[in-house]
Amino acid sequence: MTAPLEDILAHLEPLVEADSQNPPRHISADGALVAAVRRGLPGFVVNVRDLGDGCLIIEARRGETGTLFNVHLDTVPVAPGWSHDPHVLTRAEDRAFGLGVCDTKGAAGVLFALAQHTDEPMHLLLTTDEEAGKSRCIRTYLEDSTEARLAVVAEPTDCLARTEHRGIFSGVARFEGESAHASDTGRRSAVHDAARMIAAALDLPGAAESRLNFGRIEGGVKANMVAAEAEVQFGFRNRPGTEHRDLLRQISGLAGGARFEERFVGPALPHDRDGASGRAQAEAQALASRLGLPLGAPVDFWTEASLFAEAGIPAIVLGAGSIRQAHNADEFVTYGQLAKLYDLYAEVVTGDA
Ligand SMILES: CC(=O)N[C@@H](CCCN)C(=O)O
Repeated sequence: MTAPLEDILAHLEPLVEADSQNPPRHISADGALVAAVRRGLPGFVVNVRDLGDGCLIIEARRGETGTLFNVHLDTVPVAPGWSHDPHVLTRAEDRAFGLGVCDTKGAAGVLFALAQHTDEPMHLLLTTDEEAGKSRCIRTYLEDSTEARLAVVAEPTDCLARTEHRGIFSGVARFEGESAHASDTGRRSAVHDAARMIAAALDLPGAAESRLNFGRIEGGVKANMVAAEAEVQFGFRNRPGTEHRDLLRQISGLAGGARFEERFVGPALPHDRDGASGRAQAEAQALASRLGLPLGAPVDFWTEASLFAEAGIPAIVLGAGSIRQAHNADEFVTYGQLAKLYDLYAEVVTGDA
């Protein structure tokens, strides 16, 4: 099949122009994004469920199919250093620049073009809160809809079908010390406790393997005051088949009386090889082979595919471009990747799970 690149780009253009940065989550059911979806999918029944706070579940259907394509249409905020207008699709010789073209509006452009050039049944689940980090849209959707036989989740995977990835934990540790003059000895410093915990945690066996990362540290007032409080934001990524609680328990064991608060926990894909997610992903691999999709190695980033698998729905992560271009200035996707994704999605649509 020869991919209709001009049509893919024409569909992508209004999606890039619709500002869906998350935050600030100014995404509404009557805004430009939903209008672009409706215009891009003539002949589809489009339903929009507004969960508030910029979370929209946009479901577009044509006919009956067991295959669900999930594409998130929100983007991260504009990173510093762009040399193009992030909200204009800028075409260069072999690639197009624009916020979200790789993560993951490009995949939507591909699906809209596929809808235009075939009359196959299609079921699209377009969401707007993947970047908010709470996955409200997918979790809410899965509460009452688990009839899909396959979920294809668009994320930048270099056009390789991925059926495994790590889980993710992110959280905050809060330390308390005693306010005092720094000439006074024996006082408990929240900053010192936080620093000791960080140093010890980074020395744990498996810290690097689990991608343990302390991303932000804040606390204290000035050099001659003992710090009464400190806060450390951190995260890590557990391998498929392992439990995030194991490393978390070890870290909190190093933190004295610090209070830990969970910000986000996403299961690995699969989460547990003996459970529902393990069975779903064995099936996902079989389906990927049957559909002739090129299989890629497990990835280290987290995706909402793990939530589908946990609900027993086989999930394949498949999208254009590389994670290296995502969340970055001058985000781009190559025409080669868009064309390749078109052919792969066409295989999925015609070979219906
Ligand atoms: C694809 C991607 O950027 N995934 C994010 C998910 C964050 C969920 N809170 C990551 O792996 O950090």
